[in-house]
Amino acid sequence: MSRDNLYSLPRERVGQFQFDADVANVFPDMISRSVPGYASILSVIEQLAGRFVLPGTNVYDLGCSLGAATLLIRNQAPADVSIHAVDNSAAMIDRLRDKLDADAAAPDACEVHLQLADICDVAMNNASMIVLNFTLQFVPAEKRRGLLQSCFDALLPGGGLVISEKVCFDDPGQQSLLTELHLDFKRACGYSELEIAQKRTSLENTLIPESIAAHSDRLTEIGFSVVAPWFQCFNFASILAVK
Ligand SMILES: Nc1ncnc2c1ncn2[C@@H]1O[C@H](C[S@+](CC[C@H]([NH3+])C(=O)[O-])CC(=O)[O-])[C@@H](O)[C@H]1O
Ligand SMILES: O=C(O)C(=O)Cc1ccccc1
Repeated sequence: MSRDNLYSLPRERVGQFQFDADVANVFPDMISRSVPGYASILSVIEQLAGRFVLPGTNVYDLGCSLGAATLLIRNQAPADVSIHAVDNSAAMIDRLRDKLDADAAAPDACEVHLQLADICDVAMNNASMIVLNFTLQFVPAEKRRGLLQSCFDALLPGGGLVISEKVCFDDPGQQSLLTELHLDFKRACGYSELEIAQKRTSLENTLIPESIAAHSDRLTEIGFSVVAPWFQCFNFASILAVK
């Protein structure tokens, strides 16, 4: 796996963060050294798939990147399920296609359909499970409710939506403490102060966090019958919403 050193040299100008070929190339290393709990969340997504994914239904992995969640869900899905893995980064979709081509999946593994598209434009239906694993945070704020409403409308009764996000806190003390603890995590994972600072600049108007309460309230307003935050490590959280 290639090591993420994309921000290790000083840049004259730090541009907006893009999911381009350079990022796709180092993505597994980047996300595991940047998001505390990423591996644990993925492992629980596989567990949830075992409970929620039903025969003859669709599963959507929205903002799939290199398909980490898709590949684990596939381990749990009946053969007649279709997993739709969607991302608007051509570099991510191309690498995921190569990965699936090279992968010797079980002979009865379900189909994975790759879609290079904006997740706000994807038509969804007959869904037993939808995953937004660290993706909603990149969707413009004004489009989030519409996207979540489409998820709700596409889900079957009892279907599950998993939303993992970087979150923020209304209380300034919590905000600064949990942000500092996240930075300590990145330092402990080997990122330098320069790498941390340059990446922070690149994410500034791109990754827009909301509070856990803002996420939960919106999901409840949309009509989910259960909204359960189930994971938090510092300023990263995951919520399970059931229709
Ligand atoms: N509007 C959009 N439409 C489609 N894709 C988008 C959009 N906005 C962002 N993306 C895509 O969402 C992904 C976010 S990464 C997800 C990790 C993965 N879920 C994982 O479980 O490993 C999380 C992170 O990097 O923090 C990238 O691949 C973007 O191209
Ligand atoms: O790196 C960070 O500080 C993050 O907030 C998480 C992240 C991880 C991977 C790509 C973009 C953001």
